[in-house]
Amino acid sequence: MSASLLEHEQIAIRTGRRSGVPIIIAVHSTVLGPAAGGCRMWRYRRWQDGLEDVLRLSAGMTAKFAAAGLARGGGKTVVALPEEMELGPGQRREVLLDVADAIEALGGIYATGPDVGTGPDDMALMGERTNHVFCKPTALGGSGDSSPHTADGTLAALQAVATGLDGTRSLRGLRLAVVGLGNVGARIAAALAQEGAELVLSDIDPGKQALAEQLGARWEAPEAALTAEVDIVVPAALGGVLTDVTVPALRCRAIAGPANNQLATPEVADLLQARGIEWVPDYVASAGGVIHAVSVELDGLGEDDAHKRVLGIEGTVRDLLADAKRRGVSAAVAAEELVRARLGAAARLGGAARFDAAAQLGGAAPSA
Ligand SMILES: NC(=O)c1ccc[n+]([C@@H]2O[C@H](COP(=O)([O-])OP(=O)(O)OC[C@H]3O[C@@H](n4cnc5c(N)ncnc54)[C@H](O)[C@@H]3O)[C@@H](O)[C@H]2O)c1
Repeated sequence: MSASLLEHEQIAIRTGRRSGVPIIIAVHSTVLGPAAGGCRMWRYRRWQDGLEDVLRLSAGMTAKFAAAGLARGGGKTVVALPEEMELGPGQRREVLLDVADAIEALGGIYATGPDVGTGPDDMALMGERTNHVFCKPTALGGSGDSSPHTADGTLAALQAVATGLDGTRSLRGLRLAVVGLGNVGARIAAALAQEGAELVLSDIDPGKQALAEQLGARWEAPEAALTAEVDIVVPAALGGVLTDVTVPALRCRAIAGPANNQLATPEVADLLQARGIEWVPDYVASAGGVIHAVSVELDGLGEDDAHKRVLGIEGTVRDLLADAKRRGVSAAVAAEELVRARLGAAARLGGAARFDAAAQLGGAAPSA
């Protein structure tokens, strides 16, 4: 993400009244609509390291929603736990209530959901103090686990990639390597097998080999799967897998997957472009989960309409790849320009016109 996208509308830094821990909420942009983004609870050597994280992550949420064409802005929360701190259940509750109060104090310009270190049950607890939370458990009327929707969105992105490669959205007969078979990756692998794709599967957990056998897929070690001779690699584990060391060794035609922050540095997008490998920015391919949760819980859409929005990722990716190809730029550049254009157009409109434009994009209208 370029530095100019890292400018924020509001940053709230609080010491929790009950817990005493630093809570940082960054509202990056409400230009397209009220901001949304998860709550990360993580240990940091210094709370300022958490500040750095929240600034980058909240800008990423703006890009995610803008690229998806949703009328939402980007925000994020980081609870910066001291490294030595072990949270007991009582203290954890105090932290979450403090976070909820801090969100409520922002008056509805930002809503939060789960991220690393928090889950649906935590959102339910925070819901005692604020309505501005999403991904509560389904038993409590929330949208629950986001992984199936993230998987659906990634599959939609893969269909668009297939169209770009061979002119057909069918994945039948295509060779794909899925690296990481967790909540999202295992679902993607199962769906791809059902579509008739030829699969290479991989995980650092050897226990996942059983899934490969069940799906009739070839099992490989993670490094071998990443560099396998396939049509598309699907990174579905941790970030940072595409580096100046791994990219020269790749033997695929395209890469699209749900793993966050796949590029070790932004320059790696140029390396991929130079090698003629299509790369779908992760914030576009992985947006299905948050699109679904926000649509159902914050925008009040029914399941069918929320699902349609998730599947809209196919059109977004297809248009991005076509635009990038036409102009001879990487999809990373094309996506960032799309984000800037949508934010710029909405900012110029202002007032009632902005309301209409946001409604056309889909989702809640901006509150300004
Ligand atoms: N769950 C969601 O809705 C969602 C939404 C957006 C983005 N993502 C991103 O997608 C990725 C996967 O999410 P998830 O929910 O499936 O996580 P998960 O923790 O359920 O699964 C991750 C899997 O990757 C494996 N793994 C870890 N390191 C690996 C390595 N070096 N090589 C191969 N496998 C490795 C783990 O053993 C595990 O099976 C993450 O990067 C996550 O941030 C998830």
